[in-house]
Amino acid sequence: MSVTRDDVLAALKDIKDPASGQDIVSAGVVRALNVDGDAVRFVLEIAPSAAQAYEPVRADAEARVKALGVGTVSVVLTAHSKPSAPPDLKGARKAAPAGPEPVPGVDRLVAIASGKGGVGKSTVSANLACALAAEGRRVGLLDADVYGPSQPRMLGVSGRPASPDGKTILPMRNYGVTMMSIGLMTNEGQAVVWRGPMLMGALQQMLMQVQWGALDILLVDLPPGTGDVQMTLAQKARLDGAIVVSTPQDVALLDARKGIDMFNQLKTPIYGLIENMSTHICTNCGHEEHIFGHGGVAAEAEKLGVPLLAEIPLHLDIRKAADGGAPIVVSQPDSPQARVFRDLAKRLIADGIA
Ligand SMILES: Nc1ncnc2c1ncn2[C@@H]1O[C@H](COP(=O)(O)OP(=O)(O)OP(=O)(O)O)[C@@H](O)[C@H]1O
Repeated sequence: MSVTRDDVLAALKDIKDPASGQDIVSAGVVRALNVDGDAVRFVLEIAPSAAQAYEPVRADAEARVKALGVGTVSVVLTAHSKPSAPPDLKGARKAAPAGPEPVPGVDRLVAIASGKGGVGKSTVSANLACALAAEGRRVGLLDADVYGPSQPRMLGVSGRPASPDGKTILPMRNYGVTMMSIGLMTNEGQAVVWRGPMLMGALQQMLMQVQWGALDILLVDLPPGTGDVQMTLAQKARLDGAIVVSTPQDVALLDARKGIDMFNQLKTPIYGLIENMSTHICTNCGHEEHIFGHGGVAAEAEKLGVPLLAEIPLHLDIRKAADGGAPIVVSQPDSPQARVFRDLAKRLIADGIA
């Protein structure tokens, strides 16, 4: 069954906020609500010291939304002010600036977006970043997928980024890609409790307070959908354009269209679409089949008057490489699968996008 945003809010309104005595919706505790088909995600924004007290609230919220018949529910506790422990992500800048700002040192800021989850946006981002680096571009990758940051795993990066001055953060680096992920600021396998700025502020701070250095391009791997992170990115940072990843399935395309509409409203240029899982080539016999259909993204791109930038096959090696911490562009650079990403990188450079 499909649940609406209002259904979710109505269910959450029955839960009392321990701090204010109001319900958690009226008290402004429920933030970043994202209803994506059968999946519902939101955060509960609380005082940093109140994490334990709010765990029953979190569990109750999860249970109530689940009872609506939702497939997956993700509820994350976030803290809205800074702790005493480093890194101190606050303080380097005072009030939030009103309009979009350029990211210091970054020539081009490009979002990699998808309407629907699981279409391979992170896989595309990781491979594209590595392919651009292999072409000699100075490239950064910001993993802003707050609900499921996967770039540390895909790029084989672990550990906590250092903050020598307590104000700025030193990014990580692998395969020639400078990277930072919200996942590196949280403990793997633990419920995410933000011990720093609030979630949306975190995105702005990861853009502005990470020492990116001089970059030709910074790619931002966005969470799926059209939520607060996308809005924050477009409103706070000078975003040059967006690339939308979709599979050829109708349902993915429908969501991709919503994403495109959002970027149009935000006046962010769409550089083009990428069809992922476009065709499947059997690793045993070489037989080619179109598991999710084929050509849907090309038709959509034509309708929208934007280029189809790449058609990426569904291939076991792409998944294994991404899950193994060395994207296929790095681990098997001469394979036909890697070549698709390398051609994409060359095309973006030739078009002046990267
Ligand atoms: N072309 C491909 N061939 C084979 N496997 C792929 C391909 N693209 C993505 N995958 C696999 O599909 C899964 C989902 O991909 P990925 O995490 O990149 O998607 P996403 O859109 O970023 O998801 P999320 O919604 O979680 O952000 C991963 O296990 C990845 O390895």
